[in-house]
Amino acid sequence: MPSRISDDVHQKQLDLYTIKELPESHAWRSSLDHDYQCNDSLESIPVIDLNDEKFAIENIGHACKTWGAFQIINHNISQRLLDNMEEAGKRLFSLPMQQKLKAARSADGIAGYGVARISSFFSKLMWSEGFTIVGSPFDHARQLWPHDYKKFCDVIEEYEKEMEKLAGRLMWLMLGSLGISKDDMKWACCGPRGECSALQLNSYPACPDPDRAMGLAAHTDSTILTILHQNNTSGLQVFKEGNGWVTVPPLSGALVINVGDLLHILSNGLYPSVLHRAVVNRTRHRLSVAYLYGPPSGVKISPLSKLVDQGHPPLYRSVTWSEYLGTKAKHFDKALSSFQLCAPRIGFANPKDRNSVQVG
Ligand SMILES: C=C1C[C@]23C[C@H]1CC[C@H]2[C@@]12CCC[C@@](C)(C(=O)O1)[C@H]2[C@@H]3C(=O)O
Ligand SMILES: O=C(O)CCC(=O)C(=O)O
Ligand SMILES: [Fe+2]
Repeated sequence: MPSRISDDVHQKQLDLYTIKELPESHAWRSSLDHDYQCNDSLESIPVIDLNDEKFAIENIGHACKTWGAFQIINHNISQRLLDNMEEAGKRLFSLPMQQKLKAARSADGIAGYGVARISSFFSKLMWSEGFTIVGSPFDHARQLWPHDYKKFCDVIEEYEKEMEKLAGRLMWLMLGSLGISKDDMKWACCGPRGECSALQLNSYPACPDPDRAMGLAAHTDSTILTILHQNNTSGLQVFKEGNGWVTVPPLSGALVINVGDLLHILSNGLYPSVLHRAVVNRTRHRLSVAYLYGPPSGVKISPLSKLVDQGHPPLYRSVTWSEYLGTKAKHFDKALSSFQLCAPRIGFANPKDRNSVQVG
């Protein structure tokens, strides 16, 4: 599947809030298309209470192997901060289009306002808009609110600080259940982290024809792990082998954790990165905030030596975070398999098949 499509339709951000009928440019399928259906009758991702650390370690390991995702409660991020973050997102996306475009992401840049970065791989446009922050939000915030940027910056900075702490804690819990300790991964506990994570704000306006539209197309995150906060409107779905697409119901105050491609590599395929997407809604506006957690940029990521032996050869060659992001931007769903060393053993899903995405 997707090869990069480079025409300027992707640079054009329509004002989705005012459109009364789904334009052809945003129609991903006919309403009879059954591939799109999701299977919610069965089960969804586990909900894990971080207050009970012993239980948490066991349950997290199981969730990472079977789902690649789970929700957490009692994570110590205050409801006040989650509410403030949601409010900041709403303030941003409700600005007039010409104002938002002042902070537009540049053609080769990462940070700023615009359509999803993966849009260039699809012939149809997604029913969403995004704003990506790497490090300080200051420059863009000043363009958006020349006289009143401080409020936005303060919330973002506090959110990034708290998320970094939580992401570090989660990484050790996830690796802890594979028997990995801080001694096995020294780069992760020492030294400055610098700009090795990003904050992605996603807005999905109410959509006149949600069954034919797509909020955010199926993808895996390039991260070690992602912490996602969704407002009280559902839309996130994860793909599970055997179950198909499963909705992740919004739980007030809970956060969703996704296994990303770099943890897939570190764990030598034991924790497969989760394929997920966002669908849209006829009446409600949906907002999500993803904290994308990566390693310090110069560190080489490869399967952890404790997880490799004669019977379990390393499945991936080493790669840095910035090299991986570059490969993802160029090759999208082929990125992970392009770092693969040998064919996985029977029983492993082939990442190439797992990540294939259908359009149209
Ligand atoms: C740190 C990251 C991770 C990025 C790129 C960069 C900033 C924006 C992130 C996302 C967020 C939305 C899905 C994704 C697939 C996208 O299009 O932009 C992500 C991508 C990745 O996981 O590769
Ligand atoms: O909006 C969502 O629930 C998903 C967002 C997402 O996958 C991302 O930002 O990477
Ligand atoms: Fe994602």
